[in-house]
Amino acid sequence: MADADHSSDGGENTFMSFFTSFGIHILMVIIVIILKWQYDRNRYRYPKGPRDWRNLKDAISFQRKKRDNLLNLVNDYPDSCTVMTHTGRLILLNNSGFINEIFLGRADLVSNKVDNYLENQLRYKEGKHIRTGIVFRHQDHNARIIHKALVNYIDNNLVNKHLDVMVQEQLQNLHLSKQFDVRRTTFYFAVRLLTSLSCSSVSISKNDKVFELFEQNLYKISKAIHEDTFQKSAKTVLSKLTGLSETLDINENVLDYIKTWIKRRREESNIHSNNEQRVTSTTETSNDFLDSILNCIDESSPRLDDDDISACILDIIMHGSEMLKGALSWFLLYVVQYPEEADLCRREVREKNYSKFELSSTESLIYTQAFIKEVLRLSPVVPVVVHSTLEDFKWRTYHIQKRTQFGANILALHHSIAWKQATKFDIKRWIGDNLSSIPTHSYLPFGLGPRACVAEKYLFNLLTGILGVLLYHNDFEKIGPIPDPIGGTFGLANIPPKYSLKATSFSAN
Ligand code: HEM
Repeated sequence: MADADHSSDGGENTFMSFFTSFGIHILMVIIVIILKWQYDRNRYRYPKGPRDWRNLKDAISFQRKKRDNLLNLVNDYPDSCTVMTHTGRLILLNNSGFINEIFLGRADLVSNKVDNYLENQLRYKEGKHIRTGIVFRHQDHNARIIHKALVNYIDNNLVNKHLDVMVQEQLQNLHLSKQFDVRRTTFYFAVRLLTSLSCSSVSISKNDKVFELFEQNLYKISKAIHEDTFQKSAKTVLSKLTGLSETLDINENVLDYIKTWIKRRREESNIHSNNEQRVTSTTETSNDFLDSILNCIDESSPRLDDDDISACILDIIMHGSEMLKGALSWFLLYVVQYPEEADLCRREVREKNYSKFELSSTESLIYTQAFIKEVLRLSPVVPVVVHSTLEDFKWRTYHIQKRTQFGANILALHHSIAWKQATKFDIKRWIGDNLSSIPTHSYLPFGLGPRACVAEKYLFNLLTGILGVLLYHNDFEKIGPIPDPIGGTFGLANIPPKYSLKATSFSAN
């Protein structure tokens, strides 16, 4: 009996001591976390704002009513404020001076949009740093050379050369049915355009099943990436933990297809160099984005491989199509919402006989150009450009921890009091003498600084030309309730909710 008592005492003691030591460990972890939190609180200093647990309600409502919040926060914090979003702490820059200081002055910022959202990063090559043109860290050598190569290609080999033919071809293929889903139709148009710009030899024919699947997959990604919700963040966390994600699988599929373009291009260039009986490098001419990136390989460090290049091409196609979809969907929404202004544009394109896309003559489309600019002012496709810091740094009176996100509040800039009747849709503000009242540094639809859009110099003209041709050939009508221009999915990109229109072709009449 005595023995039995001893052994049960021993068991109880072991259990107790295990339990106590476990408790002590947990307690120590909690103490370390609290000390670290306290240390960071004292060490780092951020602009004030609705940012912490005491303001949890504000933080949640920042997400839920993002548009209103982006505009309202400027009243309370005219320069900058810190908000807690579901993607972490974000310093929102509300003043154009501050936006310039950070976005022009701190080129080492990472463009956050794709890091968190496109999900095609890191997973594909463990241990290698973040890849692709849009995502490369800008202080990173490869990011800079790719950005430069794309800009050079657009300047020297695309504009005033084959761009007109390529855009016109896709416009001709755009058969608007009587009732069409605007977002879907514009996305498919944009994917085809961006694919032909990225790899001119891809056959974009209707009957190519592989290309069709590629397009459909991109559309699936498109529907997922710009969601900016708690649910989306939870899914991202889950896929980080489990490694499972539908979007990632689709991405992998899409990347494999792009890799076949690279392989074929290499074979073509080998045949070409053999035929020429001389050793050629690919650095001679660029016929498309793919060529211009392949031409960077010798300069790159670490050396770009096929995975890097295909991720880069995918980003260009995805970003370009997503942005064109957003912009064109907004334009058509404003066309039916503001028919008088749209008629001014239509009359103009008819007078100038602008039936085919031609970039160089878009400058003469004064009203259409003004229409484009005004829509992108009120409904910028990228309402907040988000970058994040790579290192701790001191800025003004603040001490910012690395990986803090900075957001340029583009929406607020476009609605600031510097604009006359800022909330009014007024295309005339962009015309003639009125131009002098356009405030400086208050309009940034394509970002700014070293990470600004590579196509920015030509985007107004490109968009003007596309809308011009669409208005020349079609009448657009509502076929039911359409979304309010101040609505929109308002995630990472600002895109109108799904809606349909009726298009009647004038030539058919
Ligand atoms: C309406 C159309 C477009 C809009 C509103 C737009 C907007 C933007 C914005 C705001 C950025 C800067 C993001 C940042 O600072 O993080 C950006 C970057 C970029 N855009 Fe666009 N974009 C458009 C069309 C295009 C097209 C057609 C292309 C195709 C070539 C393109 C290629 C790029 C690339 C490669 C970057 C990354 C530049 C870098 O980080 O080095 N964009 N775009």
